[in-house]
Amino acid sequence: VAPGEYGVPKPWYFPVQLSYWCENSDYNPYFETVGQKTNVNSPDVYEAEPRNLPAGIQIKHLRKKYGSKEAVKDLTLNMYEGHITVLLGHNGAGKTTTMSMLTGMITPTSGTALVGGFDVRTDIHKVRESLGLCPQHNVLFEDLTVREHLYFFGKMKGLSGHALKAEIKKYISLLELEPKEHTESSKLSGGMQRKLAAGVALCGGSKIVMFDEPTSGLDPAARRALWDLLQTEKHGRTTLLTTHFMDEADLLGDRIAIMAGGELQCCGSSFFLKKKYGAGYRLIIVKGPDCNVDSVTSLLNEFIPKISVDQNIGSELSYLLSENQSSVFEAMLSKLEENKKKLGLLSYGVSLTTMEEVFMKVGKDTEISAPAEHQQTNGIDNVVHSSTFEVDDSSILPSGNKLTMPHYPLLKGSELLINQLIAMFMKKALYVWRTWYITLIQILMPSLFLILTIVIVKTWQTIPDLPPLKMDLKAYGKIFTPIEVKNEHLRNVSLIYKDLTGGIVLNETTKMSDYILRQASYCLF
Ligand SMILES: Nc1ncnc2c1ncn2[C@@H]1O[C@H](COP(=O)(O)OP(=O)(O)OP(=O)(O)O)[C@@H](O)[C@H]1O
Repeated sequence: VAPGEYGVPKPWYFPVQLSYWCENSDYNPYFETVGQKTNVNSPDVYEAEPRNLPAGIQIKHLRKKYGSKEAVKDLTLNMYEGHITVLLGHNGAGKTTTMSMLTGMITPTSGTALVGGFDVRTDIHKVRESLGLCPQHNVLFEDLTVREHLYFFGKMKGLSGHALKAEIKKYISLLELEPKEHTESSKLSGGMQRKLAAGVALCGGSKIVMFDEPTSGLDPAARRALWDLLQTEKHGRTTLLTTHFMDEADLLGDRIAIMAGGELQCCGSSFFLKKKYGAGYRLIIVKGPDCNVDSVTSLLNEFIPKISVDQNIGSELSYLLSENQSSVFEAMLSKLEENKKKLGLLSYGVSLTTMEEVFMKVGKDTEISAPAEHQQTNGIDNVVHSSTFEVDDSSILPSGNKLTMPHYPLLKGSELLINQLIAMFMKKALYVWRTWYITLIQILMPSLFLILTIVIVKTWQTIPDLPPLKMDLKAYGKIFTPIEVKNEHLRNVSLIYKDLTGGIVLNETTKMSDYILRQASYCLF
């Protein structure tokens, strides 16, 4: 194992980290690694990591390459117990690939991750013992009911007896699936199946739980119920969640990591990211029918020179306020309150930047810093990047964004057959490699029993050998030798043979085969 790979630190990292750690008690040595490697241009986009929480998941320089496409690039990130860490990113950012590597479904090209203290490259069985997974697409047994699912997975995770019964009851109630307790999963609605998949991941006290877009396809009420469930169940567990809903990330994420193009762009609490990337605050005013926008703007200008309307849509009017103007907010809002009626305002409020704005901002920065690489990885020249997102020539969104749609040529005929054979061989080889002890037993056990049998027979020989059996035709009674004469010259020879052996000479019209069949039928009937 080379230094720098699989979590083995490069020797020259140690003195730097340790000396810095001693000087600065707030410093977490791991944070240095995160900042250094992933985004050298802006190390301040990583919020300091909590020092008192154990890291349930430690991702170290993880990479995954699919052919020439690098889906995950040198990802280094910690996720902490008691936290929900949300992984955000556009389609194709590498979230699912990261999750698949953490659960051992695919092998990293380089780097590694410690999940629950175990290395995904070497101890995947141990990793899976403490893991609960809710994949992007539900993995449920069609014929098992809700209750049977929880029973099966609870049992698999080591529960039994009363503890198992209590666990099933708890999750059926938490998931609000009581009326469907005995319904087969194939007969549940999409949202209910999603809830069940989440319950399966959580049940059995999994210490590490991963959810890949858990609320996709849920109605607003079910989403909120699942949020509540995740919030109550996060204690004592390390939870990783991917989502495309910004409100979900904002609400659930204790730490939010944003990925773009396979790389980690920033990581921190929602507040940290909003402060870092947000446009500051937004003053939102709801206008009455006789509101004069110019009068409102001139009032605000008294406190913030050059302030201008950001949006004026329908009855909503908004202004952007920079964070360094926060000292005048109090006076400005008091004046606004005093003149509310005169200006024709119904209500107003100040809000911090939304997570969506942060997400778009991070994406824009990524596009600016790495357009050339995007073009190279996709193998397309002259692509105009209209947004942060991955590019490809296959599809264009209405907004002008392009999505990554890898093109896989379909194999046919002998090529397909060979490909399938190779796949089956590789699957078998992988299975043998992973369950080497079973293969060893399969080889050793027959040999062992054979040796044991030989030893027993040789050592305790109680049955004597039977006397040799003398074999001759007497055992078959009287012998007839039919002689078929095909030639008149041989008739005399046949008669002599008949005298010598007592055989039967067949007449000229009788064939040997007919004679034998006739004799056989006599014997039978
Ligand atoms: N089996 C594969 N072979 C080749 N390329 C792949 C494969 N799986 C994923 N990719 C590519 O790797 C990149 C990351 O994909 P991934 O599924 O991890 O994205 P994601 O962030 O989970 O996206 P989404 O939000 O749409 O689920 C994409 O560009 C995708 O095309």
